[in-house]
Amino acid sequence: MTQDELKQAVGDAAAQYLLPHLEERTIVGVGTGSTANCFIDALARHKHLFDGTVASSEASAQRLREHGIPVYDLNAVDSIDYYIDGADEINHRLEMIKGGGAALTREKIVAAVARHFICIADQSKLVDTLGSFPLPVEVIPMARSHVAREIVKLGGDPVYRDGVITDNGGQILDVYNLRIDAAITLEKQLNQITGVITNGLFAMRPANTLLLGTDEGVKTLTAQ
Ligand SMILES: O=C[C@H](O)[C@H](O)[C@H](O)COP(=O)(O)O
Repeated sequence: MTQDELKQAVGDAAAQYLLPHLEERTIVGVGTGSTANCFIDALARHKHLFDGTVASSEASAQRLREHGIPVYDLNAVDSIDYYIDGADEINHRLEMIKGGGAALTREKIVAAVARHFICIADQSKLVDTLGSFPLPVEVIPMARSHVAREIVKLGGDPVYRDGVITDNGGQILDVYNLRIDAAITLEKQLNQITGVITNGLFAMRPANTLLLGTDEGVKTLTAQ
C-alpha cells in the first residue's frame, strides 16, 4: 500500500474506533496534518451522531466546516473524551514528535484537555528512538535568536523555518541532532527557555492508543 493509502486506512479506522462512543453531546478533538485530514473526511460520514469538534488549527477547522461539522472554541467546551491526531514520529511508549505542520501548540493544548489521545500514523512514523525528525519549537518572534542560542547550549542545531507564522503568531525553530533519550526532561528544559511557546515533544502527555497503518492492516497499540 502507498503511504497515502495507509493514512486513509488509519483515518477510517479512527472513525470506526470512535463510533460506539459518539453521542448527541460528544465533542471530538481533531488534530492537524495529512493523516488528520483523512480522519476528518471519514468522521464527516458520521456527523449526525455527535455534537461537534474542537480543532487544533485553522486549517482543520476550515476542513471540518466545509464538511458541515460544527467547530467550537475550546473555551466553550467542558471536556473532550477523544482527541485524534497524527505524528511526525512516535515511539513504543507512544511519546511523539509533532509540529511538522506548525500546529504543535494548539495540538498540545487540545491533547491536554482530552481524556484519550488516539494517534493515527502510517508505519513509517513508528521509531525506536525519537529524534531523526527535527524537533519543532514554537517561539515568540522577538525571542527567536535568544532561544536558538540556548538550544545550542543543550546540544541541538536549530534552524529557523523561514516564512512560517503559526496560528498563534509564533515562529518555528526546527532542532536537529538532539539526543532524545530522556524525553520528559528535554520537553521541560526546552519549555523553560524564555520566549519558547512550546515544543513538539509529547512525552509528558503521550498518546493512549496508536492506530498504526501497516501493509498487514491497521494495528492497535498501547504504550509498552
Ligand atoms: O503540526 C502538525 C502536526 O503535528 C501533524 O500531526 C504532524 O506533522 C503529522 O502530519 P502528517 O499526518 O501530515 O504526517
